[in-house]
Amino acid sequence: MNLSLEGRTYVIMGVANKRSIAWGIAQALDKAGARLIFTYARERSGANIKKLAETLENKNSLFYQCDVSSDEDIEKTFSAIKEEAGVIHGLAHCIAFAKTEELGGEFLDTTRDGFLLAHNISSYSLTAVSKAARPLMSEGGSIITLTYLGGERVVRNYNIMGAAKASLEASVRYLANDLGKDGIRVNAISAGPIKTVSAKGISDFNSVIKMIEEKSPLRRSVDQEEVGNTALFLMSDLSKGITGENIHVDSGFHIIS
Ligand SMILES: CCCCCCc1ccc(Oc2ccc(Oc3cccc(O)n3)cc2)c(O)c1
Repeated sequence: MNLSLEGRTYVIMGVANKRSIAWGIAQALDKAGARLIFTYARERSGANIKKLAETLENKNSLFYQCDVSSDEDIEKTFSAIKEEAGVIHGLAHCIAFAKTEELGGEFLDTTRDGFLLAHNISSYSLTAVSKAARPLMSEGGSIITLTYLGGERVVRNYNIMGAAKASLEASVRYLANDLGKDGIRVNAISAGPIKTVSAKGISDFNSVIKMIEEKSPLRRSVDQEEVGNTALFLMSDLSKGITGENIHVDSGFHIIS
């Protein structure tokens, strides 16, 4: 029983660049011996990932463009993955989006289409990709997604993304219940604030990092590597008894009122 992922294949969705949390997850799984399959939405991310993948220990990565707002695209992507890789042993869902104008100001000003967009991309997509990946996980597996404290309680400016993350975290529990009988576990990692391209969309993000460094039990912010290591734990056999869980990798900040 160990942390090795030798001989196993994982799909990682949502690497944008080298600062992405998804890239921290990729590096941790690669070091443990995993073969990785990357999916990306935008061409530019694809170009970045192919360059980054050359720095991995395992040089057998695969790459697919996948727009998770399209059921057809998800279907196409996972049947292509089934063709090329056959069995996969897990999936890291690192995808979210909300309109920047709704990531600040009053929650009351959320629009109907802004609400639906945020929930479509940031929450429903986990259910959609889990359904498409299930047939490929014939040897069991581990699905992880990324969430944030703003889904559990009010964090100024997080607004509509908080509602979407609450939906995502509930989805983790219901998916865990459905997939447990197939030997597939479903968990979330609640990461503390990290300076990524996504974080740029949130008003006054820098003041939150400063507050974490002053108030969190560990008196510092976390980084992509620490989240990657917890992802490795959740993908490995060491977490075989854990499903439907939300692990906070946030310097302990969530315990502070
Ligand atoms: C006020 C909260 C401060 C800490 C926020 C930590 C965090 C950072 C980034 C997170 O991921 C996203 C992903 C997409 C997203 O929507 C965006 C991002 C950039 C541009 C844009 O138009 N939308 C906002 C946050 C996230 O869910 C949580």
